[in-house]
Amino acid sequence: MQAFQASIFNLITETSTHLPADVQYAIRQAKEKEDAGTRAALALTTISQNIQMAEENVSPICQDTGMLTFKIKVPVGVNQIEMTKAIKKAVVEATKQGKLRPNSVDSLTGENSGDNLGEGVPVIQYEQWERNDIEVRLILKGGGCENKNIQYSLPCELEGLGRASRDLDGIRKCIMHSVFQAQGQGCSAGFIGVGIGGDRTSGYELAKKQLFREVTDTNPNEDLAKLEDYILENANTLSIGTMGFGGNTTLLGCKIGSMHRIPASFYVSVAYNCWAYRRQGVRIHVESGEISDWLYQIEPQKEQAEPVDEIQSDEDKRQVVLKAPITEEQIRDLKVGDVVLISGLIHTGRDQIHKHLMDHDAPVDLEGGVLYHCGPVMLKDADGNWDVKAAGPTTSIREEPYQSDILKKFGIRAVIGKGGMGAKTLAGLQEHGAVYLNAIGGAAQYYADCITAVEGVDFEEFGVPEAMWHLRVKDFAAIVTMDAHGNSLHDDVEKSSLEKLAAHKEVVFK
Ligand SMILES: O=C(O)C[C@H](O)C(=O)O
Ligand code: SF4
Repeated sequence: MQAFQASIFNLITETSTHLPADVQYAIRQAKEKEDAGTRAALALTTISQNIQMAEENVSPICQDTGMLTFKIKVPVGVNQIEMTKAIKKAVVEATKQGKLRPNSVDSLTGENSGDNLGEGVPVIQYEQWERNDIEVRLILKGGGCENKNIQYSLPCELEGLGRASRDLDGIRKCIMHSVFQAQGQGCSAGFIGVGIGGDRTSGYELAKKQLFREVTDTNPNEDLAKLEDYILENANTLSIGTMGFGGNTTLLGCKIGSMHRIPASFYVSVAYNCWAYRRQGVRIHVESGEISDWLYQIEPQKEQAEPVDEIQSDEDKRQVVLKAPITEEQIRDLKVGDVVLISGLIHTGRDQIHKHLMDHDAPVDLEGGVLYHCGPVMLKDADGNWDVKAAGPTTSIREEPYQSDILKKFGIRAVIGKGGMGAKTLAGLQEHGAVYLNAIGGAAQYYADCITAVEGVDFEEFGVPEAMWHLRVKDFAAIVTMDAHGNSLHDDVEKSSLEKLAAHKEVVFK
């Protein structure tokens, strides 16, 4: 079992740090389709650079190493109890080595177990087969994209598309809508797995299972193959673009599976996966425990990504250097589209911190400060100092109920996150004089590289991702997507994409 455990450790490390060739290819193609100088091109360049950095550093592509789901096929007679024990040990080791973020949280107490183990996790599913080796597939699916999963119960009325009936065209409408409703919040451009039929549970299972297919494969069912092609082509007319910045690529892959249902139920379940589509698999010899094959092609990214700093966006026109603490005047001068380079001290804060700060004081002075929606991967080095292993933004919309109040209460001038925020925050930004800055979701190596020092941490008891880290940064690049004048790029993209969605109202599949 020692060798088997080492093989699983290698699988976890590879999955977290290296995107498979089919995924990288899809991202490269998307990059080629964007015009140089646009926000989408800038985002995709950062993403490509991040993929490369993760490979070189053997560190997580994205700081959210997600929910670990293992799908395993075993020959009859292999001891699954021992395998589970070895897998758990490998998970603990991968967490210790910073290949995984401690991501397992007790749902009742909020306590982070610190080692990625916990009630029901990691998810390990076994199936028997008649071969004499073991197959282990792993997917690391992050929370931001998981939150954009959606399940439709047909028939239904869909925003922009009207009635969706219990037929192939109704299914088409649901899938188109699923891409629209995700906007940029699941770190588009994304991949979707769709499950038609089943019940609520098995429908989602089927959807997630599709994410194990190769991006370039062809569905053996002719109708579904046609539907997959249709969705891929037409979802990209919505112009939501990478990170929801607008652009030519919104969806990178669509895989659809179907199963039987019961007469009263007709579900279409969609599993949305971000561009950081981390899945890998191995075949393992039963006797030796060694890996014999990798299931998804691994290919180092050959081309050198252009350095991001050299790109000037036509749409953006301006690049502004800001040093924290920031004044209200500096903030009021910014407008949607400006690229901002931040230096100085920034503070992380996500779900637990926002809730806490509503009725407590902050542990540090946040006046003129920058709040970063981020839950990093951190490791202590041999001298006991914290080292940042990965530190990209988290989805900001979760903080919508708190953000405006927190800004005003503590005098915060800039919030960095991804995916944008809602009307209450937009009004708060305008009233108080603050901006929302969109960083590139998933670019955890790229941003970790901008952090020059960890100056302290508060609320360590909330666990590594939820603690408040005080980070000194240099030239941390982000785009103003909500300014202090009531403008929101997110609102604009949502509105225009809804209009484009409505163009797909007419019946396509008869
Ligand atoms: O938890 C995180 O760090 C990010 C999360 O995956 C998200 O997309 O919001
Ligand atoms: S931050 Fe974005 S890239 Fe990372 S797991 Fe969340 S959705 Fe995926």
